[in-house]
Amino acid sequence: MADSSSSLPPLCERISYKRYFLRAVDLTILGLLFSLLLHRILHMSQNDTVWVVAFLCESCFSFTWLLITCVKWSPAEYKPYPDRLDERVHDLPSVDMFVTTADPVREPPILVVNTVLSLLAVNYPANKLACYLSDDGCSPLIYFSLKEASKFAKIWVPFCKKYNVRVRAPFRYFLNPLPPSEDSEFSKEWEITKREYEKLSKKVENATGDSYWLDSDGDFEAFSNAEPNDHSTIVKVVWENKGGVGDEKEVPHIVYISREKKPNYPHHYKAGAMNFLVRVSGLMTNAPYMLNVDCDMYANEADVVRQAMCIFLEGSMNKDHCAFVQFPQDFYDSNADEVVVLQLYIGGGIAGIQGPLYGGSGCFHTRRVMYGLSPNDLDDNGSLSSFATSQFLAEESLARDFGNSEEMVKSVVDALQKKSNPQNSLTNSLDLAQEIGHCHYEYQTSWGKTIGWLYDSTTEDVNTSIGIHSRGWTSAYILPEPPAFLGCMPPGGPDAMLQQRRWAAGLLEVLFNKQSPLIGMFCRKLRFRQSLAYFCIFTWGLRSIPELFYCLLPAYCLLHNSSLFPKGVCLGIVVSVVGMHCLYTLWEFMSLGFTVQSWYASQSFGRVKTTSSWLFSILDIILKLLGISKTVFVVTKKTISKTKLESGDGPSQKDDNGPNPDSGKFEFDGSLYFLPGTFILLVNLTAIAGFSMGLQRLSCSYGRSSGSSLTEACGCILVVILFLPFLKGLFEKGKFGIPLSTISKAVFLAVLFVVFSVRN
Ligand SMILES: O=c1ccn([C@@H]2O[C@H](COP(=O)(O)OP(=O)(O)O[C@H]3O[C@H](CO)[C@@H](O)[C@H](O)[C@H]3O)[C@@H](O)[C@H]2O)c(=O)[nH]1
Ligand SMILES: [Mn+2]
Repeated sequence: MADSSSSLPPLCERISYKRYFLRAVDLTILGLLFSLLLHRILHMSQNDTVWVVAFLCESCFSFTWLLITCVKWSPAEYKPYPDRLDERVHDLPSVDMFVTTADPVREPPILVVNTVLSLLAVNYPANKLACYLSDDGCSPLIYFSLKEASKFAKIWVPFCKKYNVRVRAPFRYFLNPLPPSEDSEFSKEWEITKREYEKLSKKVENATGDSYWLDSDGDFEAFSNAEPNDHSTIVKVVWENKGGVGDEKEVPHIVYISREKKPNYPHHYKAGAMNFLVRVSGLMTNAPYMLNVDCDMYANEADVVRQAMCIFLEGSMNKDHCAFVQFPQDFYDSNADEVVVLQLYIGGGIAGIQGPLYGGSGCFHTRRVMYGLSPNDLDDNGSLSSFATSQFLAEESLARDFGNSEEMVKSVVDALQKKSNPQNSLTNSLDLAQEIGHCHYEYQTSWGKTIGWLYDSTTEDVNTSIGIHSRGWTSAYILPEPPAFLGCMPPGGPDAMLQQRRWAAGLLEVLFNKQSPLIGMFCRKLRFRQSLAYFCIFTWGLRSIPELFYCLLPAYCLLHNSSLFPKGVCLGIVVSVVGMHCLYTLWEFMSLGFTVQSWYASQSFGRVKTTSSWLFSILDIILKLLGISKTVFVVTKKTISKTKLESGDGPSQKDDNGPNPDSGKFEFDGSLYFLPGTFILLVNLTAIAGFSMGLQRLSCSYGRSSGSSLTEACGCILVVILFLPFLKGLFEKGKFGIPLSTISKAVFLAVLFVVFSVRN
């Protein structure tokens, strides 16, 4: 393991940023918000209920900004030095790599196997790696694709290592033509490898929708009659690295698993899949570290495992070691610029407190932590303290917590005691793996409660994350350039709305379960600012209410002829807050190389998702708390990108520069998601129309200190600008147009609103 002699340079460094200027900006905005609130309080008696509603909304915004300021205060990240690893560490630890997939239609098999291939090809000793693919869709097509990919891996992995290819997912690498090179051997091998990859893609493509392999090959017998939600456990060792000779020994183990499903058993979505992955890998390889990626998140940096190991191995020499190392999620399409900005500024801030949150993909976990250990269960040298040994390793408690498989319990004991991996063949564990994949295996155990990935939220990542931080662990953030993992995000439209709803609902679920940071703030080991950070994120869904009101208030005031904003000099407060916030967020985008257009798109989508997806998430939670319905995890649709990279090995380039004229356009369908947005737009348009025709002067303004004016009209115009995709949608056809049914419902609601505003 790591050589701890102090003369050698460290494997990593923690870099913290002071950001004085940005702190000043944050505080100024906060100061302005508080002055606005003060102004509202001082003039409360002269104004009507609008003033009170605006005050309540602005109080929510100010509170959110206060939380954000606290969270962003002192960002930090880790800088690993993988070059120093070989000098310092003689025996690198093993790593089990987990990929999850759940639906062969929404998650194209070729995309899934590309992710697997990129992981198999990372710069790390192949005999220290194992790649497990969990398939919740129980699809023979996925298994077939994985088998084919394992054959191609024997060409691909040695090719990548020999020529030090950077982008190790073939579908991305081969988007570009042969890089100019003097080396004719390279050109030849490049051609051969490309041809082989094309063959693989063809095979996978041809197999889609055609089930001939089911009959021709006994290996697929397990899949006959299997339904995604009704089948028994399938575990297949696709490739076992037995050392061997030549290229064969370069390919790590590959295992396919699909846990048992029965119609009326809760299977806990991805969290359940992860826990089965933990158990199967525990039996087979029992590596001390586990990498988890979504099936679209290919490794874009060959050194990624070595980078993570720098943190763990440096940390293992100190007492304050970290539980997990998170790489931010990055994307090869341009639908997610906002997520990237959020991860950098908010995520980076949290990383400076107790460490980043676990974000579901691109994260390395320590197995022992996942088995429930706390930092104070360990001695200074990292071994179990005697108290923890007696507490954890008592036989009856092990079986109660981890389930009734003796072998499983033995592997847990080995992992907790940091014993080396079992050396026996993977296939020896196949029967046992069946046993631990049963639906009822976890019944009355601690899986999903205190052990492994935690249940009871569709955002199992953040749920598990707060569980780990609450035990007092820290975590580390690495932000390499180029990004370590790249995946895809749905474009603005129904899929994105669904994803946002799932996230917001999942986060609210955690707020109301026993993990809540509200409790953590007082009685657990969650640091105070860390619980504020969790609170800030868990309450996403609740922000929809003040935002919805605020999008409607200017229109209401214009129609009703009352004033929303302060008059005279005090109007300057509102103008400054809006102006500063715009410039600030614009700067955040541009400093990361994003365009003004992408900033606008994020501001616009921000309002759209908050006032609908997040609003619906509140409904989901109310229904769940009342016991009427459960939250569900609908898998996000993934698409393969076809845009070329800048250069074969160069930094990734986003797809928005591609020739597709439709990219960046908002898509609609008949779902209710688009009703709030259409309604907000119509109401604001009506108010502006009324104002420009001078109608509001006709309505009486007795008893009010002042009526509406150009300021409220500007408010309406701002809302319309933010909902511009909907304005375009009114006139477009097909998937870019808002369906007539949605428009009619919105018109009906808008008429009610206008009548209410004018009459009231
Ligand atoms: O029943 C299920 C549902 C999903 N998945 C897998 O979970 C991953 C994430 O699903 P996806 O539809 O891509 O969700 P996203 O919203 O894009 O993912 C983010 O948010 C999720 C929580 O909502 C986390 O699980 C993810 O790791 C995180 O990247 C994918 O690999 C799926 O195959 C399963 O294995 N089983
Ligand atoms: Mn995803």
